[in-house]
Amino acid sequence: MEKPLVSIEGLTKTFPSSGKADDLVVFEDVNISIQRGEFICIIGHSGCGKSTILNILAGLDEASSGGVIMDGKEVSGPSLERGVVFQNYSLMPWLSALQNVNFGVRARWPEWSKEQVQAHSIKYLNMVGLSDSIERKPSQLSGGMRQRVSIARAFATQPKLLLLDEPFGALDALTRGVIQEELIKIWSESKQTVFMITHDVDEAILLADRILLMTNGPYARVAESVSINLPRPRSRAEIIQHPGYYKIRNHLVNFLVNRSAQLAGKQTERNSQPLTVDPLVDTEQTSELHTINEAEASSQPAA
Ligand SMILES: Nc1ncnc2c1ncn2[C@@H]1O[C@H](COP(=O)(O)OP(=O)(O)OP(=O)(O)O)[C@@H](O)[C@H]1O
Repeated sequence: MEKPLVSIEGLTKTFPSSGKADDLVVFEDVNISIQRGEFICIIGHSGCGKSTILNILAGLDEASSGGVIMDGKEVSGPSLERGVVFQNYSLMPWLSALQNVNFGVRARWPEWSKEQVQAHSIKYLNMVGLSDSIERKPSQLSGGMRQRVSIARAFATQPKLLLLDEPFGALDALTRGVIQEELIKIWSESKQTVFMITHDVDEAILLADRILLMTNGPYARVAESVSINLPRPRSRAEIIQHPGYYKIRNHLVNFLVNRSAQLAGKQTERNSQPLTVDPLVDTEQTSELHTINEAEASSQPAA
């Protein structure tokens, strides 16, 4: 297999307590490999540490132990090689949509002429359906449009790794659906590597090549890597007709409703990678994994 773009190795995060309580070990010994061009979603209950992992990947937070290697170099601070889109848009309010994207593009390619920067930014704003609104300031745009600008800006700067922290969390279901499909389009044209947090199982199945499932915190870990082998290009209307769709969905929901809590706080071997599961290929193998997980959950002492 090709060398991964990103290797997350033995990642552990502890927050010191403010009083007499024990320190908070949010997650422990998280190991993840991300291949170039992959679209990865990570799902887990609130508080298991998804945003903390994303912030460490972005270089905005530090691990307590373990680390992240990207393209052979340790991640040790923010860099233009990693772009981040947060839920709350993070646009500069005094700049137009186009100027916001230009800003990122100019920082990435300072040697480009004004015309080159502008043409590149417009191309990405067009991809997210904003060609008629490029001169508007964020206050003149809807929430969905603002998030489109953030996505256009992040993709336009072509970072090696794009980190999306629940980018659609604040949007209504209809807008969310439209932008998910725009995200698929922009991703399939750009072939970027994406690591995205979501709480929405259907969104993750629509977008991801693999979904990482986290157990509940504290002492959370990434227990499974679920392959989403549904044909691409995908659309929301067609994907639910696929005979495998509900197998995948049921597997994910079962994990979130039952096993994420059963497995919480259970130790595994050090440096172990998440179990690889393909709910479509071998249901016997998958149910065997469930049995192993359930046996693990009932037999091992809590950490
Ligand atoms: N700076 C901090 N100091 C102390 N505790 C923190 C800090 N940042 C996060 N935490 C705690 O770490 C845990 C994980 O937080 P994080 O935001 O990474 O979880 P999450 O899985 O992204 O949650 P959600 O899905 O609700 O966004 C939570 O219990 C949170 O309270």
